[in-house]
Amino acid sequence: MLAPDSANPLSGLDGTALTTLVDRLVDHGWFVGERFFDPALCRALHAEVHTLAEHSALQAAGVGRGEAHRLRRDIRGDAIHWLNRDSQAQRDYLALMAQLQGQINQALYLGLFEFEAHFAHYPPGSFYRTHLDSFQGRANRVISTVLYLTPDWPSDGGGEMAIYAEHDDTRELARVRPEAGTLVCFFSDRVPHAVLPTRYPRTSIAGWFRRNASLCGVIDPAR
Ligand SMILES: O=C(O)CCC(=O)C(=O)O
Ligand SMILES: [Fe+2]
Repeated sequence: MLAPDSANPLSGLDGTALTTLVDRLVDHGWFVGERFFDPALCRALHAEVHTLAEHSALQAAGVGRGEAHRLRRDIRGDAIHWLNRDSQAQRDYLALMAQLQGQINQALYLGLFEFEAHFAHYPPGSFYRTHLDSFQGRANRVISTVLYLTPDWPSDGGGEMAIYAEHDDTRELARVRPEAGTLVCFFSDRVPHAVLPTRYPRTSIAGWFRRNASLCGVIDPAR
């Protein structure tokens, strides 16, 4: 028997929600959408990151790229696994993000051409200090996205994403509960943000739409 349409992630993202997302990006530089992703797809992705964590298949995340990459538990405490299209859930998620990429390109002419994403698992006690995801002029990461995967996030769970003002990273604009299905989307070089200390295992997929930027004649590598 075929599943009903509402349970099929390939029926696509909601058109009205996509329009709101683009409008919020233009007006504020960031967007938060609750229940943005199908619960069944979030459950499948949550099961996958949970299994990866149980099998110690996640790697400690660092800061800096290439040669400058370092483990800094005082800055970020998550463990990650880059998406590689290994499962149907990953392929469904990536298809929806491709739809989002098309929508953003059509509305904002950003020339986004690639998407990279990793599962993230924050164990209790971990956090990610305030940062930008890319720096102006070096901005091959243009739009950041985070989809949360833990269902029924407890009210005392902590682990919110704090969003700060563009030129004042002490002025908090929003606090986002990392509840399954919520999507956060923002300009990578403009929106300082942090993960506040979590009290429960916290799971997500962080992703970046990229534009190709060549640095000194060298094509900027992913990651
Ligand atoms: O999980 C989050 O809420 C944000 C993660 C983040 O800022 C990052 O991975 O760069
Ligand atoms: Fe970030």
